[in-house]
Amino acid sequence: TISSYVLTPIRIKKIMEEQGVCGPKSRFLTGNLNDISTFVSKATSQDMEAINHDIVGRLLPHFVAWSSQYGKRFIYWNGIEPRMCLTEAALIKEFLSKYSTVSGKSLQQQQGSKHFIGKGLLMANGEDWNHQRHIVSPAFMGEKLKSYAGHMVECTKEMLESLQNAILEGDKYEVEIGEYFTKLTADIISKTEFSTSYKKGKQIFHLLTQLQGLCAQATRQHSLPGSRYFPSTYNKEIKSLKMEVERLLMEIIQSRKDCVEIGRSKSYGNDLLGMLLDEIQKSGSLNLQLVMDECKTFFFAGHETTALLLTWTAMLLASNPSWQEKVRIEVKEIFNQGTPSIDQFSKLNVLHMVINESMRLYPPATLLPRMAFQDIVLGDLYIPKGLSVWIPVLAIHHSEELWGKDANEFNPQRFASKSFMPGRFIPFASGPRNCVGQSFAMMEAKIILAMLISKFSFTISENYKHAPITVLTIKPKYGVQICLKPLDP
Ligand code: HEM
Repeated sequence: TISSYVLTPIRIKKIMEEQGVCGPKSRFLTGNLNDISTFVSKATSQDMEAINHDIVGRLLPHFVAWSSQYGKRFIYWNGIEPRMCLTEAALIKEFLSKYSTVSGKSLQQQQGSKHFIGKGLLMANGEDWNHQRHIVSPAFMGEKLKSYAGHMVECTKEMLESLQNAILEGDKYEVEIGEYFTKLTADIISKTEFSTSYKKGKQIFHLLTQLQGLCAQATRQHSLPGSRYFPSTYNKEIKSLKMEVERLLMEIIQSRKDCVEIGRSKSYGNDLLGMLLDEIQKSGSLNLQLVMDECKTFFFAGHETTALLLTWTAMLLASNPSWQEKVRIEVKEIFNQGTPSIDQFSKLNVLHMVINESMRLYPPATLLPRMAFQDIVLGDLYIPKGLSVWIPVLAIHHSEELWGKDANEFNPQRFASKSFMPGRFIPFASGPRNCVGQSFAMMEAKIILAMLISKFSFTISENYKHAPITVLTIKPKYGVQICLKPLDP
């Protein structure tokens, strides 16, 4: 305890100060957490006056203040965890590509999420991560990836129908599109993971969302060492929800296992769960806790992120009619009125550029924290074991130095060129530990947006208030209200 709370922090601070990396004064145990929360609540206390993408000062005000005071590299304390801010694109690329096995998720990050995603891929480290990544990766590649497209199209059709009905039933054309996308991405991931048992899957994910909310509330209260072991109301509720989620998951898994064991079925199934069970079985004994943790991880990592990507893209297209029309023309040309095939979605270049620009301005994951598990030499920097490298994705994506004077403008054209400076566009992180579901998310976003745009035209409602906030991910505080107009079939 003395080592982690006192000696290691003092050692790390000294090593970094000797290299000229300083930062704000911190308090014992809480570090700079109170400063951050004061900065952020002040910056987000009011909505923005108009749709303006210059949001770094609003969402990362502490970054703006500290980087102007201490320079590009500075160190601050997330509770007892020291974090060094890194914004240099070349160093980010080197760090994420070369040191993925000797850096990873800190104990603090793992503790915060252990009840809802456990030891799944997102939170695993070292050899465990390597092993799990090998098991999981094949499920998101090639033909397997393409096999999920059917669910995506089917669920999107249902969403378009419910939008159509909402318009017919109401007397106006306004909808909060974020709600529809959240439900849609939850439906898609439930079908992809559990196909026939997807209704039970949805129930599990509903409980998991509640569990995640409770864990976030509990984390805010658990700044004192050991407090997570107290039998508080939060802890009791978390325990019982977690047990219920795992009971339901185990029911689905057990019935797949039984079918194989009694010979009723040759494989565990063609959905994500079936593939996971096959791969884990091939790699040795069937670790059921790991299967459950991966199922929860895919839902957590893939559902809200994709819904937010879609929501922000809809906001950008609704407020930039010329780009909306360009995408529509491209979709019409490529689909040519027929039923779209999965290969056609990959030809939607304009839509691809728009999605990239949306993720540049509003990256669903705003920060990437990675802890060094051994001493690392990165360019001219010596990073001691125990220091977390904190990559502020949002600030990098909005940097005028990296993107030019129009860094805060919506300009998808900048993505027409295929060559980028590595390390400056990292919505899915990069290197061996990048997002394993990246191609899944891009395929899903293209299918949904292409189908939406060929059915409706849309404008931003006068009721929309631009107020991005961050709660792990960047969210529109009041949702995104758009006015839909059905297009002629
Ligand atoms: C727009 C949508 C998405 C965005 C922006 C996104 C972003 C990211 C980022 C930034 C990471 C790295 C996190 C870190 O290491 O701290 C990550 C990891 C991960 N993502 Fe995604 N993600 C998206 C969709 C998905 C989907 C659809 C899935 C699965 C169905 C998924 C599954 C994962 C998993 C399992 C990891 C951990 C990978 C590893 O550590 O090896 N993500 N994602």
